[in-house]
Amino acid sequence: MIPFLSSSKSNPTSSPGSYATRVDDAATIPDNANHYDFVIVGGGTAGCVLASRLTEDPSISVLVLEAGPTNNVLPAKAPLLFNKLFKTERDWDYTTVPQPKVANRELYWPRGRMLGGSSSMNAMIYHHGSYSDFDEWAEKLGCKGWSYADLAPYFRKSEGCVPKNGFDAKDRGTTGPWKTGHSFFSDMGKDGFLKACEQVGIPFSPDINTPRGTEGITNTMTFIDQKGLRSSAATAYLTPDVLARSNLTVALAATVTRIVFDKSAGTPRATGVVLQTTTGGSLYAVGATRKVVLAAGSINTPQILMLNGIGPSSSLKALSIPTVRVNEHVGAHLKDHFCTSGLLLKAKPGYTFDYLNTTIKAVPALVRWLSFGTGPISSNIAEAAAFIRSNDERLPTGSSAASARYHGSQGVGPDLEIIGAPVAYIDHGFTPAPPGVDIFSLVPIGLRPQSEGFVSIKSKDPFEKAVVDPRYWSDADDNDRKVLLAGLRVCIAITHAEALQPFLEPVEPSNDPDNMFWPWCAPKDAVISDEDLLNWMSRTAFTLYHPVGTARMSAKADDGVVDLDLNVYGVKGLAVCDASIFPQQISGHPTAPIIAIAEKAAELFAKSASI
Ligand SMILES: Cc1cc2nc3c(=O)[nH]c(=O)nc-3n(C[C@H](O)[C@H](O)[C@H](O)COP(=O)(O)OP(=O)(O)OC[C@H]3O[C@@H](n4cnc5c(N)ncnc54)[C@H](O)[C@@H]3O)c2cc1C
Repeated sequence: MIPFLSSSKSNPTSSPGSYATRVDDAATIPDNANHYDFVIVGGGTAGCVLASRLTEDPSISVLVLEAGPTNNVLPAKAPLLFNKLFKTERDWDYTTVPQPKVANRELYWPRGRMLGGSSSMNAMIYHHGSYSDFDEWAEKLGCKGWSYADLAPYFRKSEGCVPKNGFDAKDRGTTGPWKTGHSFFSDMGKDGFLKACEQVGIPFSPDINTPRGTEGITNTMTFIDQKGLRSSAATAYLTPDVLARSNLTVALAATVTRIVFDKSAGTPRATGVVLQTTTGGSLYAVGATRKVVLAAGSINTPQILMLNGIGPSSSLKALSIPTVRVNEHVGAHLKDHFCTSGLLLKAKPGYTFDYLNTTIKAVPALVRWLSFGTGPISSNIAEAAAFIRSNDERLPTGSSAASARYHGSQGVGPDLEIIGAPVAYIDHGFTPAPPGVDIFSLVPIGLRPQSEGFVSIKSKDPFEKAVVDPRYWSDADDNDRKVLLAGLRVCIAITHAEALQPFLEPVEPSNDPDNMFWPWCAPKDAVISDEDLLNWMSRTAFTLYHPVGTARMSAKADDGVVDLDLNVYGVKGLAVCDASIFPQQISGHPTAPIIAIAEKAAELFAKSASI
């Protein structure tokens, strides 16, 4: 069924009058409004995949509503420049509430607000996570159909890996739309950091994305095309050919502010949505004959659900929101990956990318990238990463690690990651290295936090930001910090490993935690106390940008928000597909899993009956 087709359609469009109907109130969808089989809320990572795959069937009509603008700007294309999108109109620019365990700091959380969503502004690390993460979903958490073996065909279907330098892609997809490959790898990363990881006992893994596990140190695979451009969900899945389909409409500057339910016949049914282009602007309605699919991300999806009467009873009552369905899991179970303060090493001049802060020196690198798609501008910064276990006795985790409890998935997944980056990654990149100083950053990350936070709302206004409280390091026995301490001890050992030394510029030894190079610069014989390290960890600790779980999938209606087909419990015609459905945090980077999940969801949704 194609209820609405416009021969003059241009994709993407920013004119709501061309695809939606102006209405005076948001209570119902008028019969004469444009109707689509599927209305997808959010043209982000999952949204682009769903739109592309569903419209392969010409009998299925799809409207994508994206709040932000296009992804057609240089920083969304040039891998190295992703953080130039931070705090711009293409960033939702969230800030957490003060985090009591992290020096009471309010922490910045960027999220993509453009076509491609966060896949258009992220650090491009291509990672499946560990096979055990998904086996845990299926076996321990009851999410049958979502094991690694179940998702593997979709990882392959999505990926168009272009192997270089003898890389063996036998476990990978090579014909999918989403291009992956190795970006520029600095000498200091390759011959210094990577080799130093091996010297402290972390084995080299040429491919961390196989059914055999993800442990080891690797040169990260990234989502990059042959021209050195970011391959986002938008560039991969909404190609000109796909956008030319008559059964697909992609709308920009379209913020969904209301889900409309028909409550006349028992179970409420989502019949469409209302959108606005600006705060207080005109209302436009569109109908959905099969499903409204929320793909608005881990913060906005639960916000939209709560604003529309699906959420914890206390939140709905506090704001007098009419209840559609009480569900205490909406917005709950928020888990993020959290980093300690970055460990900074002073590098010899020219070995890191900090020289690019000088415009005159950046020009040749830019010309090289524009001409050949190579060089440092094609780097995703996080060029090497190690995945390890805090209980691995072969690693120099320090004696204090003995008191940390390991929570890796299925008893085998990593619970720590260490990223090496040839740049001063300070305050999300807002603070450059001091003039003339080159810095290499090491960052330990807790992959399996036990602390759980939440997203909630403080206003009925859909344009007011949701409340984000990750409750970092709030777990009962302080285990998340103990695990990170183990990771930090391994990092310190890496900084002193032989392979890194030729790349480092000596600094005056100092055991002062205020020194920007501490703890690397501590005198060799100094005893660095756990207490000093724990205090230092919180000073500039930051998110690795991976919030999940706020509309989690569960086999049981009283245990989650969506069922195993991603339909929202207790209502009809409403589904969720984005990072919020993760039933548990994975031990890696979530974009590839989200894309695989969306590939599978597109098949499930296409098969689902019309309502
Ligand atoms: C800076 C940064 C670095 C990262 N690095 C990596 C990495 O290297 N590797 C990796 O795997 N992952 C990385 N991630 C995480 C990853 O990008 C995200 O987890 C993933 O892209 C989220 O996908 P999603 O579909 O859940 O949401 P998104 O991709 O965020 O999409 C949600 C979309 O919904 C839109 N939207 C929201 N509300 C509305 C509304 N009311 N109406 C209409 N549209 C709406 C948004 O504008 C957005 O486009 C990073 C993230 C960030 C921010």
